[in-house]
Amino acid sequence: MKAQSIKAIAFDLDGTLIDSVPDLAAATQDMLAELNLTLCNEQQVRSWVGNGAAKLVERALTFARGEPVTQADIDDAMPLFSKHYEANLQQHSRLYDGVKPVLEQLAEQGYQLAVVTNKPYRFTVPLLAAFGIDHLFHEVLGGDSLAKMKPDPLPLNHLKQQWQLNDEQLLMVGDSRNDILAAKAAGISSIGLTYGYNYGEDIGLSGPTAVCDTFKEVLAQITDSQIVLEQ
Ligand SMILES: O=C(O)COP(=O)(O)O
Ligand SMILES: [Mg+2]
Repeated sequence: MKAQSIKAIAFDLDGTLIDSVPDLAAATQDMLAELNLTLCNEQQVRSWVGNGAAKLVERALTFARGEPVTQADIDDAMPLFSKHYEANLQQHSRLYDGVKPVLEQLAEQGYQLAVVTNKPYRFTVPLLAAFGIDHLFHEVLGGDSLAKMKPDPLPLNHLKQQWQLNDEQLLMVGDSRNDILAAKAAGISSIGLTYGYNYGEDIGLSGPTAVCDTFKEVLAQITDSQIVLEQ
């Protein structure tokens, strides 16, 4: 993929744009406390984020109980997690360095920007608004917006169809193997970020097209027409 063919960019949210683990961990701990279960720590939550809120709740309950849990257990705990998280979406979370100015520059330069996250949609939109970046995106897809979430390619294929893009024109930027696997399955290039979550694994092992250590480097990769992103 030549950087100059990129027209649209899909950004992951948690671990890419926003360091959201502090608030996710607080909500997880409040949920476990309400259920009188063993509390977890922030480091554990960091390794449980990436496959949506229900999976995070399942992983937390499995840890706290020390045994596999049922769908009914997850269904019972979900409203507690949601209540606590919705009340404190951005108490301790922060935008990563450079996110807002880089997104503003990309939007100004005419790139179509989307958020493609596994986070439920109802948490995603208020979080983007709270950080003043919601107006920069032309589309926001949550983990529950379509029938399947990353690593399935469906959300990225949906964007390609909606915006009539070929494989060369859409780029995925994310911190997790789910982002890179979704991009590969959709046939598009990807940039993997090293500062996010990814279950404690090196993002390079998932084989993204390029790896960046900071969000500002993403801008250089995209806007430098000399750069060829190899598939
Ligand atoms: O909510 C999650 O588990 C992860 O969300 P992400 O896809 O934005 O990283
Ligand atoms: Mg992520």
